[in-house]
Amino acid sequence: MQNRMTVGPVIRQPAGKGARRRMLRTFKNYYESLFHASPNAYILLTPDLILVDINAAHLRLTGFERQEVLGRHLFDVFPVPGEAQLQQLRASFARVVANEVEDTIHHLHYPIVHRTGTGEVWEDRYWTVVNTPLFDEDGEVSLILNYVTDISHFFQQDGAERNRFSNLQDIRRANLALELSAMDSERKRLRALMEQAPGFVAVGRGNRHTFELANKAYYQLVGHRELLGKPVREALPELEGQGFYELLDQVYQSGKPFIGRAMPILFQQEPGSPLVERYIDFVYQPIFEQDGTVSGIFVQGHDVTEAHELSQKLSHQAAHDSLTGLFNRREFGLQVERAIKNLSGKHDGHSLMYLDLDQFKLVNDTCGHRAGDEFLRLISMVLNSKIKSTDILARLGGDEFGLLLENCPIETACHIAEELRQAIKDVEFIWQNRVFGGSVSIGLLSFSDPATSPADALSAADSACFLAKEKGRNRVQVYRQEDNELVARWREMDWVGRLRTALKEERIELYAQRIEALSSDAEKVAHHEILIRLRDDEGEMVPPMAFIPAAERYGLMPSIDRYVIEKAFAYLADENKPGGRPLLLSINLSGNTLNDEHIASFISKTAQASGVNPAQICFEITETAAVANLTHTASLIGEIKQHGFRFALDDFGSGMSSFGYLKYLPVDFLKIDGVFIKHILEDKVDAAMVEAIARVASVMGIQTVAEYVENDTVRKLLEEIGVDYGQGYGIHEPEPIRSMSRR
Ligand SMILES: Nc1nc2c(ncn2[C@@H]2O[C@H](COP(=O)(O)OP(=O)(O)OP(=O)(O)O)[C@@H](O)[C@H]2O)c(=O)[nH]1
Repeated sequence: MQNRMTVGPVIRQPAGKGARRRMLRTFKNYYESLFHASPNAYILLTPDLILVDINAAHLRLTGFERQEVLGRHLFDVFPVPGEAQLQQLRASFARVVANEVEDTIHHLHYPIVHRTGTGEVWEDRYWTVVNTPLFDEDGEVSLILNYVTDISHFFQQDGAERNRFSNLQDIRRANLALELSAMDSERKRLRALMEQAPGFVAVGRGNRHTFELANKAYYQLVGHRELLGKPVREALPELEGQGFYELLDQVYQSGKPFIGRAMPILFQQEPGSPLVERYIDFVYQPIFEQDGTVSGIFVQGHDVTEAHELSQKLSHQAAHDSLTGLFNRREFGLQVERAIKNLSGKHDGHSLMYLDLDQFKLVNDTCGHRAGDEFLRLISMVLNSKIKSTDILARLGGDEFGLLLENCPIETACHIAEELRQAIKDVEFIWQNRVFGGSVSIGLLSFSDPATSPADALSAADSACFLAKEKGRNRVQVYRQEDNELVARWREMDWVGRLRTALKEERIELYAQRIEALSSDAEKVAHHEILIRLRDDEGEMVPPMAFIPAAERYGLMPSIDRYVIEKAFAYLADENKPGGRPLLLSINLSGNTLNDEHIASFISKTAQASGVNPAQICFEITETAAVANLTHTASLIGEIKQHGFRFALDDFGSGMSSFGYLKYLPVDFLKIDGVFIKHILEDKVDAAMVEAIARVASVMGIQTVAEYVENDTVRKLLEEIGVDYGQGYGIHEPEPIRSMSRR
C-alpha cells in the first residue's frame, strides 16, 4: 500500500461515540502540538465523516469555534453548496476508504459562510482538498486527515494569471508531500526523544493501568519483557505488596499526582531470578480528558539507586567508626542529646559509661599498629556481645568507648559496668605467639536532669574514668559531683581550650635557666634549658605545673613541643649573629612527642630553615618516657643525633633499673633526678647515689647535670663528687629568654 501512514502507536477502528473519543485522546496525546501548531488547515474525520478534531489554522480560516464543530458531521458544519460538490466529496472519501490511498480534489468550488465581527458572510471559495487515510494497527483506515488549501485567489485572477498556474495540481501535490514528510519527521523526532530520554517514561491506560507505552529506560529498569497491552498487575506481578498498585489506583481515582523520592522498589528482571532492589525518583501524573475525567497515568522518573547508595554510604561513614563499625564520637554525642530530650520524670534516668582500655599502648608498641587495631576490634565485639541491641555503644577515639544505657537506673548500670569490666578482663588476645590480657577502666554517670548538656555528661563520665585509672585501673568509678578529685580534673579539662587558644595566640613564652659548668672538664659554652610559661588572657604568668598535666593528658604536648622548637631555633638564629658567644640550648621533648612519627624530620627541617647548628641543641627526654618504649626511643635518638643534635636523659635515677637502660640509649648528658639532690647534704644514700651515677656516666663518656642546686654548699659537694654541671635556683632563676643576658 502506497502512502500508508500510521499515526501514533495504535489507533483502532472506531465502533461508536466512546471509541471515537478514545481515538481522539490517543491522537491528542502524541500529536496535539504538531497538529495544532501547523500553519495548514486540517480536519480529522472518522470514515463516516464525523469531525474528531480541527486545527487552529482551519479555525482561523473558517472563523468557527472548536467546540461547536467537534462531534458533528462534516456536511452539517460546512453545508454543501450543490449536488456536484456533494458527489465530488463523497467520491473522494469513498476512494480513501476503499483504496486506502490518499485522494485529492484539485479544484472544488465550495462557497462557505465566514464569520466576521459584523455577522456571517457568504464567500465564494475554491479549494484544493487532500484526504489522507490514517491506519490502525490492523491496517484498517480508522481516520481521515482532511487538508484544505484555499486557492480562491487563483480562480479570481484573469485568464493569463490562471494559465500561469495551470500546473497547480503538481504544485499542490508537491506541497502536500512536503507537509506530510515534515509531520512524519516530527513524529519520529518526538518518539526518538522519548526513547532516548535518560529517565524512564511509561503510559498506563484505564483503571487497570494497561501499558500503552514504555521507553528504553523503562524496559531497562524492569528487565526486558512484554509490557504493551498488559495491565500493570499482570505485567509486573512482583510489585504486589510493595504499594505501587495502590498508588496508581489512588492517582487514577483522585486525579492528584504522586511524587516519590528515592523509593525502594523490587523487580524481578528475569523470570526465576532473585528480586533486585532499585531506588527511584518518580512522578505519577494523571492524564485528563477534556471532560475532566482521568483516562490514564503518565509515569516518569529516574533510577537513583547509585546516588542513593552513595548517600547512604556517606551518612553511614559520617556516623560510624571505620575500624570497629561502632558509632563514632559525633554520633554518640547526637544520641546522648536525643536521649536527654527524651528524659521524663517517669523514668530512672539514663546511665552513661566512659570506657578506656588500660595500657593499650603496650599492644601497639610491642606488636605494631595492626595488632592494636585487631585488639580494638576484638574489644568492640566483646562489648557489643554484652549489651542490648537498644544500648548505644560508640568508639570515641583511640582506645576509648562510650556506652549509653537509656532508662537504666544506676544500680543496674553498675552491675552492667562490672560485667563489661570482667568480660574485658577475660579477653586473651594472641598476636604472633604473644598473649595480651584485656583490662578497662570505666567511668559511670547516672543523670536524669533534662538540662544536662551532652558535653557535660560525657566529660563527667570521662572524669570518673580518669579517677578509675588513678586508683589503679581495671575498675568502675561512679561519678559523684562532690568528689574533690573530680573537681580538680574538671579544672584540668578546662585547660584544654585555654591551651589551644594560647598556642594560637602565641601566648606560650620561652624562659631559660642556666646550666653551669662545675668541673674543669665541662664545655665552656653558655648552656641553658628552655622552660615554658603561659601568659593567660589577663597577662598573668602561669607556671607549667598548672597546665602541663592537662596538655599531656589531652595530647597537646606534641603541638607545644613543636612550638617551642620553632621559637627556640629562631632565637638561636638571632643570637648566632657575628660576635655572639656560642650557645647551647636544651629543649624538652615530651613522651607523646616521641611517638610523633614526623618529629625527626620536623626537627631537621626547622633547623635547616632557621640555619642553626644542630650541635647547639640538646633535646631532653625523661627517663620514664624513654623507657616506656625503649627500642623506639633508642632509634629515634639515633636518627636525630645523625644530624648533629645532642640528647640528655632527664630525671635520671627515678626508675627502678636506670643503669640497665643506659646501655641502649646513646645520650650525651644525664640529668640526675632532683630527688637525690634536694637532700644530698643530709642523706648519705642520696649522696652515694649521685656519686654512683657520676661514676658510671664518666666511664660511659656521658656528662652529668645535677638539678635542684639550691645553694653554694650543694654546689660545692657536687663539684667534689665530680658532677659536670649544675642547675637550680641557687645558680640561676629562670628568666624570659629574650631578656636574658649571656653568661
Ligand atoms: N592501633 C591503634 N592504636 C591507636 C588508635 N588510636 C589511638 N591509638 C593508640 O592508642 C594509645 C592510647 O593510649 P593511652 O590511652 O594514652 O594509654 P594506655 O596505654 O591505654 O594507658 P592508660 O589509658 O593510661 O591505661 C596510643 O598509643 C595511641 O597511639 C588506632 O586507631 N589504632
